[in-house]
Amino acid sequence: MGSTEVTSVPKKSSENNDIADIYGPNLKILPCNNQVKELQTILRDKNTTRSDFKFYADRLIRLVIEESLNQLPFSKCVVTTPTGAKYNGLKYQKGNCGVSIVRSGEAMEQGLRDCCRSIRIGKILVESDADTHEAKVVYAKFPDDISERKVLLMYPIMSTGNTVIKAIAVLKEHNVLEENIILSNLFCTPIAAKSLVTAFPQMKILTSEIHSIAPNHFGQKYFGCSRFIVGETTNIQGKDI
Ligand SMILES: O=P(O)(O)OC[C@H]1O[C@H](OP(=O)(O)OP(=O)(O)O)[C@H](O)[C@@H]1O
Repeated sequence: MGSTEVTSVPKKSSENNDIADIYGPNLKILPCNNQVKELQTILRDKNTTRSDFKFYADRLIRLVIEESLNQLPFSKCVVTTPTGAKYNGLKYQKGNCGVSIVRSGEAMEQGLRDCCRSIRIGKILVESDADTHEAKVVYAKFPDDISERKVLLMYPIMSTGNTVIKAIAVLKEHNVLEENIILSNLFCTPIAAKSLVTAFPQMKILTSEIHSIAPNHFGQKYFGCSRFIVGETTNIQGKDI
């Protein structure tokens, strides 16, 4: 069967209103165009090679990070052009940091560093019990003054949302204000989106897609390693890479 050409269809404003009605004003979806949809399709396709997966994941990550940075505060400034003219512009406000949730969140660190060269990046490791899916924090390391910073929290997949909810609870224990957190995500299920906006209504969320099927193979395919619990010999995910 031959391919059918698809013209770019921007999201109607009514669809964006639907998202706001369901999830509130602080959850935003990366504007969908054919390029974004193609990246999502490649990442969901089981036949995508690992090298292609990493390449196209990095492209989607870059788009999500750029849009997440757009949620941070900017201040007005005036610069002088080479011809001596004044230009009224914007400048990015300092006082931000990144926090990645190990391990899939680490895939998003390079995209952030490509935009913000020397940004501080903290880490949280949350492990989920293979049977109960209960999430517990194993490790956390943040900049000392994290409570005074805006925090770009990075994790690509939200299935139940439990991992991210646990990580946010740790940030709040370190006195980070909910309204200072921007959650940067690639794929989110409707259940996770609802849980997150209900638990943390002041937090901003930026995702590329809300869909009931979570591509839970992300970390395994991006890094090329299955996950093992130390001391156990079974692959806790039981999935192929
Ligand atoms: O929203 P949740 O239900 O908490 O799930 C979020 C992600 O965590 C799990 O991945 P995995 O344990 O392999 O994480 P990793 O790749 O980051 O190690 C799960 O397969 C999802 O991809």
